[in-house]
Amino acid sequence: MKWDAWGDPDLAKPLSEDIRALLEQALGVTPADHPAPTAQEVVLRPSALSREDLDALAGIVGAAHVSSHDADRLPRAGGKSTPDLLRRRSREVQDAPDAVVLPGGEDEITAVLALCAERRIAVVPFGGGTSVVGGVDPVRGGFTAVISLDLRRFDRLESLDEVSGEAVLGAGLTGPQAEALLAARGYELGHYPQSFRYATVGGFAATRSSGQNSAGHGRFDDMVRGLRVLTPSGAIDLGRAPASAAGPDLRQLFLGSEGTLGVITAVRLRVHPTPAVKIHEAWSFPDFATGAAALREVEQQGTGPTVIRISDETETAINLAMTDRIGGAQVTGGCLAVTVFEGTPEQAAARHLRTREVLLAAGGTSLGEEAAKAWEHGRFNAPYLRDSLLTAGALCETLETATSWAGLAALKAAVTSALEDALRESGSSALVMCHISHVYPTGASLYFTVVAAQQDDPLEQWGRAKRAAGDAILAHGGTITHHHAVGTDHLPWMTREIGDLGVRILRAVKDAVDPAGILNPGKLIP
Ligand SMILES: Cc1cc2nc3c(=O)[nH]c(=O)nc-3n(C[C@H](O)[C@H](O)[C@H](O)COP(=O)(O)OP(=O)(O)OC[C@H]3O[C@@H](n4cnc5c(N)ncnc54)[C@H](O)[C@@H]3O)c2cc1C
Repeated sequence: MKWDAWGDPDLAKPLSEDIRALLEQALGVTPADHPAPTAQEVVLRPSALSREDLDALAGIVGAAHVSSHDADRLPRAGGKSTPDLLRRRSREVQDAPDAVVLPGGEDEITAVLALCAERRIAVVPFGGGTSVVGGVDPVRGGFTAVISLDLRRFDRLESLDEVSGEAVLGAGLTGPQAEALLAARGYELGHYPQSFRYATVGGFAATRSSGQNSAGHGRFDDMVRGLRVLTPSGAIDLGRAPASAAGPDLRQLFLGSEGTLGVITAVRLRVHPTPAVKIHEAWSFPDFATGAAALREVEQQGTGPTVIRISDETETAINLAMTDRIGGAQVTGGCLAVTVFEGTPEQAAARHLRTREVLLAAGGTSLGEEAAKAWEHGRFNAPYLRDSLLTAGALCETLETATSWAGLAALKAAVTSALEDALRESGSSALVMCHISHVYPTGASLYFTVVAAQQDDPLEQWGRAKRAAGDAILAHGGTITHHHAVGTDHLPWMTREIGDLGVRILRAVKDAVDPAGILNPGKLIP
């Protein structure tokens, strides 16, 4: 993963002439080059750890697995939100963890946590570093220093129970690593967030991630059958049986705990045989309201697509769902929807047939398979485009929420206006696009992509737009986050989201498992 941009440098996506023209005509982004400093030019705040601290950490994990070198600290200096990437482009002194520690076993993590509690060093669990909410920021929170505890060495398929359909996966496995290990045994997890190529099993659990196949396989937290967590107060194994009435489900306390309550080392997950076939079909709807109602019908009738999503009119007009064709010829007027069905040939065909009947009755027109395949082909590539947009002087960021079907239209309108108004006040007109990519019987998520011309202080410019959108979300019954989690960025809304008592409950749990408060301070819990 690049330290200042997304992913693999070989897959960088220069802006096409179509996109450059669109930026200039619609948003007034004039051709510019905003080059970022090289890694060698970045000045990092010096490590605050003493030689003695570093030696003590090396005594636990081995000298090869502790580093305070800038080349190791810089890639763990933050996540991959647009504000993170803008900060990485700064020529001011940048913050970074004081050291990177790569434990190789659970005993080592337990010893590192004890040492850090004793020496008052904060610990940020680090998976793939794809957080878009400040989840891996090196916040010291009143401690003398902060380390990044990188879980990448927890990279084994620990077991596969083919009878029950469960696999235990190491927390540090990335999406592709986990799927490759399972595929070798004929199984699939089926969790494909857009960050799939770099995010990890532990990160998915710690943030309650949701993938593009959520209609078929559920969110990541739906897949979790059990997990092992190491806290400063001890280890805990959660999830004994497929279902239990032994009090509240404590797994739910650690799912979404964002590294503030413990370090997840392994996750027991529901898996399924590798699908034998895939069927793709794209659809056109005259408008977003008709399309959203069609998706609701599919979900409420339970006809079983693996993927179902719909872009609004603006997103459809610029082909945002098909990354490789953005700004090119429009595939359809109105709104583009994509469906994919996976499973055995019989199951996939039957679910496809039932879903198409519902979509046809709800006003959809089939576009055949091509546009749906084009969506699938480019589905992990959009983040590369954001890097090129930032360099060209555009501001590009996403945000997401969810609400009931009844409240969806009002929430979408309110967030769109809030973003447009806030960006207009900062001097930019904005392109606000939206899609539904996760559906539930009672509601759905809304995922917004915003593009505008960068002004003098793009961090402040986006901060204002984000605050306006967050306030609009809460005022219109949405959740501050459907799957990106809380981190630092959504903290200002947490008390409104869960109430004072909810915050007190989280703090009480934190005090029980992390009495010194070293784990990821300043995140999730107000
Ligand atoms: C371009 C892009 C696209 C994205 N698309 C999606 C998407 O489609 N769906 C989605 O849900 N999210 C998405 N995200 C957000 C992000 O990828 C998810 O939050 C992901 O789950 C984070 O995993 P990670 O391994 O990178 O965790 P990190 O970023 O390393 O960490 C995230 C949080 O989890 C904690 N953490 C990580 N590992 C552990 C562990 N083992 N134990 C305890 N705490 C831990 C960290 O301390 C931090 O608070 C996207 C992000 C980007 C940049």
